[in-house]
Amino acid sequence: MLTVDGITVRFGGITALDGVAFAVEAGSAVGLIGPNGAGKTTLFNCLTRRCTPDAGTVRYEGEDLLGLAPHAVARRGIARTFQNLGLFPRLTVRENVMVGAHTRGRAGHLAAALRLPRVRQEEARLRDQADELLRRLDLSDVADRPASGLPFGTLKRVELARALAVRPRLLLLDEPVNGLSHGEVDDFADLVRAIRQDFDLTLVVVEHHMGFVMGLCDRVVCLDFGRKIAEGPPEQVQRDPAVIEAYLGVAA
Ligand SMILES: Nc1ncnc2c1ncn2[C@@H]1O[C@H](COP(=O)(O)OP(=O)(O)OP(=O)(O)O)[C@@H](O)[C@H]1O
Repeated sequence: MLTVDGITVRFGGITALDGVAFAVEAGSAVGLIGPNGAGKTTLFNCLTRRCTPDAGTVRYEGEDLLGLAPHAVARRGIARTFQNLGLFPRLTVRENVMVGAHTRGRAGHLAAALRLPRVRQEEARLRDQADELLRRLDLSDVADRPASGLPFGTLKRVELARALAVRPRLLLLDEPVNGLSHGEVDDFADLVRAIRQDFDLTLVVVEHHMGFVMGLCDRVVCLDFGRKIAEGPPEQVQRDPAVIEAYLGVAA
């Protein structure tokens, strides 16, 4: 269970989040929607400790996440993808996925620098795990290709593989289907649904694509100007006059 309570973030004169509260049950999928600038990415940044709120609490499985360093968040089983892809363009697809797995590595930096045998064993283990994920996401054919130059739809899957390498229980997806074609959106939705089941994931998804949100999420939270303006089952939130007004900028 993830609980966000009273989160407030100010950037100078802008209040990016204003007392936002909601809960995400273990195993559920929650969509976070709202017009541009509503505060969705800022909220993700609070959950992964890239941003420290001015007020409020974030608890995951009873633990105060705001007391943790960013790398410690990944070790608690929380991973994310990024709106503009968080991949290293010159590294191969496999190496990008192994970077994700490294957050779970047990060998210390000194052991790594000295290339001790246990480091090599760990590298081999991480590589095997990366290859298994690449097979699962149908990426084996491009495992040795650098990320740069691959089609955008493929990179979205690589980014998903990198996040899964953390072995998350809570996965945060930031606009996963932005920039994909119609057909690619449907395929990606099928993939996320399958992955959710296989890996027993709890999901929080920021996405503007309503079809994707409706087909995946059990609940939806809508933000506007940093405030939660609606929350509930997807069909109910989609019909909510405040949500329609926020998106269209006119009274429903
Ligand atoms: N580092 C920052 N410094 C100053 N202002 C910021 C910063 N990050 C975000 N903001 C502002 O905070 C508000 C919320 O931005 P945020 O990116 O969280 O919205 P969003 O809902 O994710 O938007 P989008 O759908 O366009 O990604 C915006 O007004 C934005 O300009």
